[in-house]
Amino acid sequence: MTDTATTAPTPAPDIRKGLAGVVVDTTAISKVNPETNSLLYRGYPVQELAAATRFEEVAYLLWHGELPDAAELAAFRAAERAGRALEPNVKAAIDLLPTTCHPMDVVRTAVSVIGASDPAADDASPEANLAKAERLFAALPAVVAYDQRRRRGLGVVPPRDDLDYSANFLYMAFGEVPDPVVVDAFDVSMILYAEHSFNASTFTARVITSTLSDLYSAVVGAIGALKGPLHGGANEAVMHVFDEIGSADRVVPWLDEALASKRKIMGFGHRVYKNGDSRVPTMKAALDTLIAYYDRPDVAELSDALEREFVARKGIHPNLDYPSGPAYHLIGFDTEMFTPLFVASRVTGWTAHVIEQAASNALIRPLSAYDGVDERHV
Ligand SMILES: CC(=O)SCCNC(=O)CCNC(=O)[C@H](O)C(C)(C)COP(=O)(O)OP(=O)(O)OC[C@H]1O[C@@H](n2cnc3c(N)ncnc32)[C@H](O)[C@@H]1OP(=O)(O)O
Ligand SMILES: O=C([O-])CC(=O)C(=O)O
Repeated sequence: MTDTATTAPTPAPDIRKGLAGVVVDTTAISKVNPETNSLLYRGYPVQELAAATRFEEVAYLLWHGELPDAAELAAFRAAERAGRALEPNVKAAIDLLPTTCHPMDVVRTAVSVIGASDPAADDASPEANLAKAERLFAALPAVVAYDQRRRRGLGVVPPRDDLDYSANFLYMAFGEVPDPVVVDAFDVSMILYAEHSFNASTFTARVITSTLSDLYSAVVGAIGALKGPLHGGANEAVMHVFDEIGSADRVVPWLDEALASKRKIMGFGHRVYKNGDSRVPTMKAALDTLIAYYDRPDVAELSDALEREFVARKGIHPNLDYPSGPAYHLIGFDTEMFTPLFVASRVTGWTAHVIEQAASNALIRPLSAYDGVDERHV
């Protein structure tokens, strides 16, 4: 008998392209539930957090598992304020980068520089990782704000200690503190972007952590994953779509052509949510506030028309990037800065996952089914 006669045929491997539907681990950080269209951070509905807390409290919650009490919040805010200023070595590194590069390349480089200058970079204890996470949380707004300013030919605006995270972020970006209504809408966006279970960038961070690499490397990798337009890059891409369409009356012909050429419409669709993204109503309400504040009904008309038309034709709903993109535009951010804003928020979720992965680690290493040429010899 030959070997082939005695060997049972190998069953076809169960390949889940894109890991769709695959549960790879547990997490206590957030729960995305497409059946109930809900999202919980450490048990709290994200809508409640957006209505009743500030982003600093949510960051604390994601890392510690509980909302801070008054004393804990005061201490955390003081630490965040102490770490806000753009470090000279980080500014020097940013200044070396051409303004033609994408701002995601800048924020990725800045995290590398911050990591390279941290003597405890390779200490993976929960305490050391938490300190690194807090450092990045405090440092990233100045990186994003300065990058936008230098592209506009402007200099650094130093942080103000009397302002909370979001007000100070906007102050460093624009040199003035916007009205509370704008700060609140921005803070809501930071809360909504903070965490979303095993999305592509968070999974990247967990893969890197699983090799016992350091937190900064995990965040750098996560930034790379977030940059793509199928993930975080979509908030920027939504604005390009709005610019391309121009006005609500052009939605129908634009969509006819886009769908005929099999284009993906950015800001619509989601791997997990199939009946709408749990965060969209809250972000849409924030966008509506901004539309009213800036008196830009044209933005609402275009946004509503595209959503109405696309949902009617394809049954695919908007994701968080759809209302966030125009919201950041109205606040005054340049379009290519939108995904770095997402980074400033998601760094909280990424680092919470790094800490969780490190605490219960297994090397992440899936299998592949070889479909190349049969064995041959030189
Ligand atoms: C914060 C975030 O990261 S949210 C996601 C942001 N990304 C985007 O907005 C980019 C646009 N959206 C997409 O590309 C997709 O919806 C994704 C990548 C987010 C999820 O995609 P998947 O779960 O892999 O589904 P997939 O891309 O296979 O789509 C399934 C079907 O719906 C279609 N589809 C899904 N989204 C879109 C879209 N935005 N525009 C047009 N068609 C779409 C696909 O073409 C596909 O059709 P087919 O079965 O006829 O080929
Ligand atoms: O969960 C996902 O796949 C993408 C997403 O919405 C996010 O990361 O916020």
